[in-house]
Amino acid sequence: MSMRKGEDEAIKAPSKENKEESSDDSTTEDEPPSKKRKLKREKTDPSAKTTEYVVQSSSQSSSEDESAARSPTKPVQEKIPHSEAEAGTEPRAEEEPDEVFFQPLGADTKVEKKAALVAGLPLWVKQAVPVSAKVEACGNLDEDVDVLGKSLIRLLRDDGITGLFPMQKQVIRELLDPRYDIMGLPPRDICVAAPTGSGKTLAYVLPLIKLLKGLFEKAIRAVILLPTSELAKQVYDVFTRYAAPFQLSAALLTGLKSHSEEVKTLLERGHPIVDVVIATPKTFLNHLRLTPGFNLRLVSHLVLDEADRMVDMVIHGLIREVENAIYVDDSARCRCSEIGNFERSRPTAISCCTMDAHSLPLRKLLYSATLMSDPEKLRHVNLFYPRVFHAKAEHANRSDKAFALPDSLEERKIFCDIDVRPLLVWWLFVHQKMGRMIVFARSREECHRLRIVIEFMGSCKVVDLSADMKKRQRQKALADFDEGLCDMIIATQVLSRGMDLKSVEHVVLYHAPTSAEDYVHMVGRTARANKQGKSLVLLSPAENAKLSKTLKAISNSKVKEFQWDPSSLREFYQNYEAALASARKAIHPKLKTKT
Ligand SMILES: Nc1ncnc2c1ncn2[C@@H]1O[C@H](COP(=O)(O)OP(=O)(O)OP(=O)(O)O)[C@@H](O)[C@H]1O
Repeated sequence: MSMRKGEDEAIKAPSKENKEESSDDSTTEDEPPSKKRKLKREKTDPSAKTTEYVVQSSSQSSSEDESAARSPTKPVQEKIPHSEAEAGTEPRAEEEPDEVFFQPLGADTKVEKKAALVAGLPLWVKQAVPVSAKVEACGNLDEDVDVLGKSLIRLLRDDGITGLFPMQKQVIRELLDPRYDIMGLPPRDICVAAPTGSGKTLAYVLPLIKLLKGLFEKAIRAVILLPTSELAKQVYDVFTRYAAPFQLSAALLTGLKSHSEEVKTLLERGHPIVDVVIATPKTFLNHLRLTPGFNLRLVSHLVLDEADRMVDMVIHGLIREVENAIYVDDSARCRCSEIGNFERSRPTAISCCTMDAHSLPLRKLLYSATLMSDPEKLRHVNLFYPRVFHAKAEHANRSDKAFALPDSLEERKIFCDIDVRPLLVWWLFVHQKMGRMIVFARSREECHRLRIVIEFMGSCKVVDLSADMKKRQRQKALADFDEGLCDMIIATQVLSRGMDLKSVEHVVLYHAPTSAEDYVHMVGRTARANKQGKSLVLLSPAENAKLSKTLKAISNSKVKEFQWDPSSLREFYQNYEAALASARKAIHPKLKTKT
């Protein structure tokens, strides 16, 4: 098939978004409808030489190509094949093309949106291993004794865990699969996308312990990187709890202590005294560059928790530095004659050299509830034959969506004006008895002001937390909440990822979320490990359509409206005004001196 000049206005290539708009109306916008219909009839006539085509977006087409094809006025001059197999042949009008990129456009043309989306994904994402998003024990722990060993199973039972969740079961078995050892194959990297609160931490901590226990010499064998110091501390606590009986230890590098104090937890006379490093990226890189004796030569596992967030942060340079510290730069050299030599080389395509049983591969493990938000970004991590475990919700509206929420979450929204929101949050907590609550606000100032107002209104112990507070203050706020000294914590998004705070019954979003990822992580602070939890988004009626659009990326999101009577707040207005005045004074020191 060849395209001639003059046919260009008949080419239309809907992108992911505009496919939705264009699927019903596939004509160009700047023509009158009658003319459009005529043009369409002529062009779908099987005997006619000119044929109109819909170009489905594909992974092969560049964005420039797509936008050029999308434009009705811009001439498209390249030769466009009908499909890979049929390039150079005329399409036959009587045949329904099944899996083609370009379809004859007629009255009965249907654009398969789902197929087009899948076509745009990298192969390793398309071949993801499906995992149930259920957060319920499947079977009991007796079934896992052969995989994890009796001691770990005993510890799990002590913590009240009766069985592994489906995702944990599959991922742990993959990580501990003995076949890699037997065959000498470099193990595949692992990506796990599973809902918040589905136990991803244990899905890497337990296998790491199993793999590292019993090693003869102390050396840093695994590095676990997390985006915030609070999250790193949380993972450190889980690791030390389960690793203690096996004489495995970890160093926590988050900048909470001074550099020299952290070095003392890591090395003694220049030699490592721990097996695992749990760190935030910046502090980890500081140690890698500045601490003599801190080397990664024997690291076999690199875990990136909240990996999509880490990619956004510093991951590009970080991965390169970590790999440079691990590998000698000899990827082109054949090592067949060097068996027994312990130099490490970067993994390459499978060959006789990569099957060298004496080499120590680095395995990367990536975890996040929103890992699949943009798989393209993960290429910065240099994954080696990645295997994706993608948890899908059972009662999903659409199975091709990137994220799933925990089944035990009840989502709600409440319509209200911005000026009554502080009072509303207080009223919900005190008068609707919503229980232990996290409120997500946008900025430090907003958190602070909201805390003052709520404290002033009374009957509520509340703390606030934001990224630009000192780390120790943040720790204190979390400890107060954890120990039950307060029942409400008002935080910025610094608290939205990974934190596993005790018995959070409600998550309140003070503003409508700006992305589905943010929403998934924020509401995911409740309804964890199959416990019931509720979320509530505060929004104005004008923001409603935007919220629905944002949440379309989530397969099982169902937001109900929270019914309330705004006049219920009236009796508190006087006190509320005094509370607002108190917040104004506290935030603006100049006002304080005036009164
Ligand atoms: N098999 C299990 N049975 C019961 N509880 C479990 C099990 N596995 C983990 N948990 C508990 O579930 C809670 C959530 O686990 P974890 O913090 O690892 O979730 P996550 O998937 O990492 O969530 P997020 O995406 O928010 O980081 C923890 O309190 C943990 O102790």
